[in-house]
Amino acid sequence: MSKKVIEVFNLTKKFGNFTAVDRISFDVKEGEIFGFLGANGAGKTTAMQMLCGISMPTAGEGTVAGYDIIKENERIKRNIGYMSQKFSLYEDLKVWENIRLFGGIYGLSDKTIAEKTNELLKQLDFEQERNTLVKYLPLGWKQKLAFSVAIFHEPRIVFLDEPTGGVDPAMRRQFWEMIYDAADRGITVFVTTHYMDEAEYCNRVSIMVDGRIDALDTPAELRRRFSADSMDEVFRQLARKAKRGD
Ligand SMILES: Nc1ncnc2c1ncn2[C@@H]1O[C@H](COP(=O)(O)OP(=O)(O)OP(=O)(O)O)[C@@H](O)[C@H]1O
Repeated sequence: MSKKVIEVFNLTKKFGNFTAVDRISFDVKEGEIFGFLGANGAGKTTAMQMLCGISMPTAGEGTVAGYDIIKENERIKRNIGYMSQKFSLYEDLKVWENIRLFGGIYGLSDKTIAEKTNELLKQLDFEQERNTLVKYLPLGWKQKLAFSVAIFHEPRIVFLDEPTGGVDPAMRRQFWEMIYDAADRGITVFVTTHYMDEAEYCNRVSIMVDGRIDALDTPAELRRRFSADSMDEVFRQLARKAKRGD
């Protein structure tokens, strides 16, 4: 049985009187692709930021990559990769400069960065874009680059917050091939998405409604339990109960 790389118990985040994340408990196993779904405002980003050590929980406990969420959040940050909705790329830097910057932040040597940059640009078929400013890249290419940069230091876990928003299905499929490659190398993938076809690609999926996890299982088991033909239908059945969101 694989090791657990994320384990949380009753994790909670309040903003004043408002409970954005309400006592969520779950675990994620090493190498797993774990889908984290929920309607707008369900609390996914807030939960993910607590797991990444960026935001302190109000209550609850847990470990990520073996480190305590509350006491060792700085260590967590060094052992994970994070791709936010707005990504962390610098638009006014060239492709290679972005890669060098993130390699440096994660403490890789100049030599390693140079070697890995060449490898990466080749893999992505990006060699001719080495000197292009990121702002001139199409969205789908930026997403691939942002993902590659997030896993450049081979973290144990990568957190992806709606990584494929706004691109066409063919581009999303290419992105998911990169996710599978990372998982094959043992990187655990924790991903939020609004696309239900992508939920089907995950090993397990959790669905948040109004700050709580309402369902968590494999896509096949969820479809069976909700007598649904697709994850889209499972999601709609649960999201219908939501009081938050638009
Ligand atoms: N800093 C904050 N202060 C007050 N309320 C907040 C703060 N951050 C988030 N919230 C509220 O917490 C709830 C959950 O927000 P969150 O961004 O985590 O949801 P989400 O599931 O990621 O939604 P989306 O899919 O729209 O990104 C929302 O109602 C949001 O308005």
